[in-house]
Amino acid sequence: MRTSIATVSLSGSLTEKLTAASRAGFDGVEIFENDLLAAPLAPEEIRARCADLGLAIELYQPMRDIEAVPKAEFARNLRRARHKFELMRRLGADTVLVCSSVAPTAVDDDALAAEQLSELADLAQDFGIRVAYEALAWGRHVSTYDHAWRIVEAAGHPALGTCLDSFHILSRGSDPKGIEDIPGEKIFFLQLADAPQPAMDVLQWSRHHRCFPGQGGFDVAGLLRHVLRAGYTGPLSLEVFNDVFRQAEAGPTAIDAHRSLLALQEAVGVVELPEPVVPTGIAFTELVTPDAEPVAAVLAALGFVRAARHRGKPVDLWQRGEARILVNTGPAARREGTRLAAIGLETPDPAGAARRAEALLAPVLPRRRAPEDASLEAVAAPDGTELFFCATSRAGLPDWRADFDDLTDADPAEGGRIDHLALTQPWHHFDEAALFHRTVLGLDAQDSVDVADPYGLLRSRAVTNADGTVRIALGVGAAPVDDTVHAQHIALATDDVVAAARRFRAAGGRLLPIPANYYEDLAARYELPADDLETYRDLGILYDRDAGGAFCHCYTETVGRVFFELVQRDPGYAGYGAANASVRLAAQHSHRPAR
Ligand SMILES: O=C(O)c1ccc(O)c(O)c1
Ligand SMILES: [Mg+2]
Repeated sequence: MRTSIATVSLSGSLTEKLTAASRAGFDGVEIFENDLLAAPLAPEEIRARCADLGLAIELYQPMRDIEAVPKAEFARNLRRARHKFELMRRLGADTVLVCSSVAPTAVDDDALAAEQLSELADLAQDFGIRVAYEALAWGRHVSTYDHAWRIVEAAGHPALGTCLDSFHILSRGSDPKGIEDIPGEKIFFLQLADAPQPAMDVLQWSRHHRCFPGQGGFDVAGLLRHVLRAGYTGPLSLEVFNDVFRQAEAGPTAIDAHRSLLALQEAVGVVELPEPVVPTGIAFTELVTPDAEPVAAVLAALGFVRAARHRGKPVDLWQRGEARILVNTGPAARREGTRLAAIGLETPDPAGAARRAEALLAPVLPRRRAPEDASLEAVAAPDGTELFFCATSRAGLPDWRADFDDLTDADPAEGGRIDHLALTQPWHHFDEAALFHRTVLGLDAQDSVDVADPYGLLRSRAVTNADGTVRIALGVGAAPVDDTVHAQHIALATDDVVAAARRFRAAGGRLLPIPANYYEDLAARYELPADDLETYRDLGILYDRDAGGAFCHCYTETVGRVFFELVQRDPGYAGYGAANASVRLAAQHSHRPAR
């Protein structure tokens, strides 16, 4: 189907918005009046620009407070409308959106609304324009889609139809099934938006918190199925009012937006994409660092062995059992300090995974960085983390370790595994990141949780595969990122966190100290043996429990932007210790290394 996006959904000038929409592959746009008013381009120039960019102007909007008003006021409204229709003729736009009135002067009179909308449609028709009437969820007298449709039906005018907006329909809890009773040709336009489910005034909710389909809690796909069954053949147009997207760069937002429409169309079966290839494990994690020494010291204390070295680059492979960490001291490291730069995802069909990623607009990275490198499929995640689709010792697939020479014959210490990775997202890429990991990688997104940080709020949302062998916790701070605390971390699974923490400390590692108050609270909340509590306090081990079991974890000091967590997880425990996150964050704030 044709895809479209409202200019209100993207940041920047009108020109920037149009360019971003075109580059991301949209076929058309809704032009918002404010964007046009503020643009230095004449309507004819906007029309030409859109044509050059391959964008249809699918809709001009909004026209407000038109209908069900006293006679004199309606006459003024028609005069205003004539101006706008002349403008639309210059723009080459043939559909105008009229939102249901919020004016205090509007009266609760459907017959009058139908009569005046019909008069408006008469005028529009002279200009070759169609009027799409939309119920705003907070409309004064018309706030539901079925009510708007009854008025349109009563008017019975060929140039008057309805505009459906998933936000208004789903935020009111209306049953979208009734959409199937509207003749498809009378649905002049379809606007799609998702939204989280907060308890909030509906107008504020709509104006600030809409998001792209798949990023919120609405069943937008379910609604779309009803609209398609009604026979609608117009564009799928994203109309997303969102405070974050208004500030973020338009280019990436437009790609995020188009990805959401691709995934939505796949969900309702009108677009076929390459099948998801769900990763089955973490093959490796790559840290880049300008100085290998501090990272090596922590890894050694954690029981990792420097097992192999890359043939052509300053990259070491550290290994402990199934946990593999690459330490890269190449040129990239000198620019940005120590950080988690790449993840190798164990993938049953690397080429298939890359095909799906590309179809969903993930930036594809060069398959080889140097002529002597093994060829690996890789894409960039929204936060810039490089994701390699790779295989470790699997018949018929190239092994990513082929580039490495063994440094030791010894079996690299057994008993290690990654429990999860935690990646801090740039503040404006959080919803995009969850959608990306879900659609591109086929992971399941868990509910997001908020935890208090001494200087802000941290939101976290995990994406996982079905058996928990891939768990990535995506986090974001509400404020600009503090690199020291909002760092990335690698959580290592252990069967005995006390023993692991002791070994780490005995080997010279420094654990993050946790205040005694935390342990007094723990004693109050759970009946833990006094000895265990004392041991936990000594080592800085945190404790959590859910219906499925217990979770004990502790943290290492931070190196650059990276720290490690030791995790002992009962198999049934589903979380990541969110209950302890605010204590951990506060401890990291007070123990951060001097800069
Ligand atoms: O918030 C508004 O006013 C507004 C305007 C136009 C729309 O299409 C809409 O859904 C909301
Ligand atoms: Mg709308």
